[in-house]
Amino acid sequence: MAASREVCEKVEDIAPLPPRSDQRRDRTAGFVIVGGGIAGVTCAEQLSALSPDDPVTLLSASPLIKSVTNFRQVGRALEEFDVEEKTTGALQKACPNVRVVHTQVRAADTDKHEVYTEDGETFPYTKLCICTGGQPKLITKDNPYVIGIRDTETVQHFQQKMANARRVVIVGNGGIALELVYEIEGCEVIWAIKDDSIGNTFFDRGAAEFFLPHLTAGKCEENKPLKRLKYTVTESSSDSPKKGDTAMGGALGPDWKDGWRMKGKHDQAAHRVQVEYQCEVQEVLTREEFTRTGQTAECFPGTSRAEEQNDDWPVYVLLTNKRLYGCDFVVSATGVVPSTGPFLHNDQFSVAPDGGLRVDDHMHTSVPDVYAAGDVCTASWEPAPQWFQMRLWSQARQMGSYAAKCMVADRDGEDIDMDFCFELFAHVTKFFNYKIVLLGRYNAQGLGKDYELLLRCTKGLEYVKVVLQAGRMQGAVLIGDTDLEETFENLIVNGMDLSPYGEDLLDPNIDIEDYFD
Ligand SMILES: Cc1cc2nc3c(=O)[nH]c(=O)nc-3n(C[C@H](O)[C@H](O)[C@H](O)COP(=O)(O)OP(=O)(O)OC[C@H]3O[C@@H](n4cnc5c(N)ncnc54)[C@H](O)[C@@H]3O)c2cc1C
Ligand SMILES: NC(=O)C1=CN([C@@H]2O[C@H](COP(=O)(O)OP(=O)(O)OC[C@H]3O[C@@H](n4cnc5c(N)ncnc54)[C@H](OP(=O)(O)O)[C@@H]3O)[C@@H](O)[C@H]2O)C=CC1
Repeated sequence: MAASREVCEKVEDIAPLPPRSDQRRDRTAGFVIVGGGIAGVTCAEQLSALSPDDPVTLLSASPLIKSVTNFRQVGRALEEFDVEEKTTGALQKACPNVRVVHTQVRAADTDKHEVYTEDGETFPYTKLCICTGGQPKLITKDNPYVIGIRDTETVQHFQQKMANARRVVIVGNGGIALELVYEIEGCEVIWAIKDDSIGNTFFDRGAAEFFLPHLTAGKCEENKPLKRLKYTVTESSSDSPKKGDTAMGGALGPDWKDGWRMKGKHDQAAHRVQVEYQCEVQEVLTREEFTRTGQTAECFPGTSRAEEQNDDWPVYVLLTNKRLYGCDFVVSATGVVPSTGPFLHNDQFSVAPDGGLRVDDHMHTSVPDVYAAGDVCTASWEPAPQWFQMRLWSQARQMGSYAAKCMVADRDGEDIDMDFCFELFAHVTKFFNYKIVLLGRYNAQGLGKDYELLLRCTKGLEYVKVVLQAGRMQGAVLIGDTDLEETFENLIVNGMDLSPYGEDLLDPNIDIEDYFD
């Protein structure tokens, strides 16, 4: 499919930046990648493997780079892996033609095929891959009491605030909010969500019901974590760039909570979560602004009015349901905005409504010789029926790897088929300490009203949901150790007519694997 040339959104008030100096590196232009997150590093590794004699330069604003280890293909599209922070030395040792430069890119001139950095250097390229990830999309800007979580630095900031916190307001109903409400202890949590059930980015109402008891029951530690990831908290090394307002470190991922203290000021470990359904934040008020309103703040359930009035909160949050809560700080877990800043000086880029650089089915942007992968891009091809983009670690890896293959194939004038991973959406993760597998159109996304659901639920143990349309499986949610993922993945991909099997499909007494062998 040809790249879309349509420009949906232009940054017209920013003039193209010339290089700050003529400090041009004397090196043959080769592949250049911007971003040391999972997309950029995977792209560099794959380029190195496919084209070991060509120079590959990875420009990254973060001092440590992210890398996939212990990769396991657990199905046709399902994969599990650990993520490590690597030093640049380790990457360069494994991939000798890759050079990592810690620097922040500030602009690119795609006509000249050059990238310019904050420290005044110019990097020419023959093919460029933009993997600059995203930043938290906050409900308010520049409010010290409203924070987002993205990289090691922002988690440290969150942790400092947590240490003395008595109450925190969490806004958003996606991955980060789900993880925080489970992890935070010793602190009251007001969880403000737009929807009528929790976690709707990942679950339907049934699965939300399955998890509700865990909101207040506290953490269950007996299960081993699915994946382990340890982030090293480092002071910026001398060669690391000074990060500007726009470049963040690589995004966190699986098990980012491990090793971070999420305990507030109160001694008790109990979870105290109050969910405020179907509301948004109308206003965030300072204490003085709150006093001027003359309004009375809500008490936390179980807290008496007398106790509440003694609380001198630094910030107050007015919700659209007119409830007003005092708190120590607000976490805005409200999604991601792609970090496209340095590249929009050049208004040739086609930008999707969600702010991502549009890419075609070869990960190519609308600009010649420029590719993009991971959170920064928006998949703008006609997707396979059971695949859609979600800004996830797994997709960042898959896109980074596939972009590298496309860059080499394009250079060599070869054709390349799309990777199988884009045939089926598949995500393995963990919420409330349960294994979660999401396959295909797991929430019947885009199926209209013409679909049926099969459900199997054992309270506290497992929740299985299958989405069928015209007898064919379109998606599934598997919570707990169901062992159904491989079979279901095959059934979705094969498009087999399952109408003859009816509800037997989820009969726990039938070995489904044997059934379809
Ligand atoms: C708290 C949290 C938990 C998560 N948990 C999961 C999970 O359990 N499972 C899952 O699948 N996904 C998870 N995600 C999402 C996942 O982390 C991201 O989708 C993925 O890491 C995106 O990778 P990326 O390489 O595209 O971008 P990033 O990891 O954001 O990397 C971007 C890189 O670009 C660099 N950069 C940015 N601008 C510039 C510039 N101008 N010049 C030079 N370098 C620049 C940055 O420093 C960074 O190195 C989580 C995200 C967060 C924030
Ligand atoms: N285990 C995993 O797989 C995890 C994955 N992640 C990933 O990390 C990234 C960041 O996570 P997160 O920030 O939770 O983003 P998500 O995209 O997962 O969720 C954002 C949530 O915030 C809601 N929202 C957006 N704007 C507002 C607003 N103004 N007021 C109230 N609610 C709002 C969204 O609702 P709506 O959709 O209706 O707009 C959605 O419920 C995501 O890409 C996520 O997928 C993060 C943690 C764990």
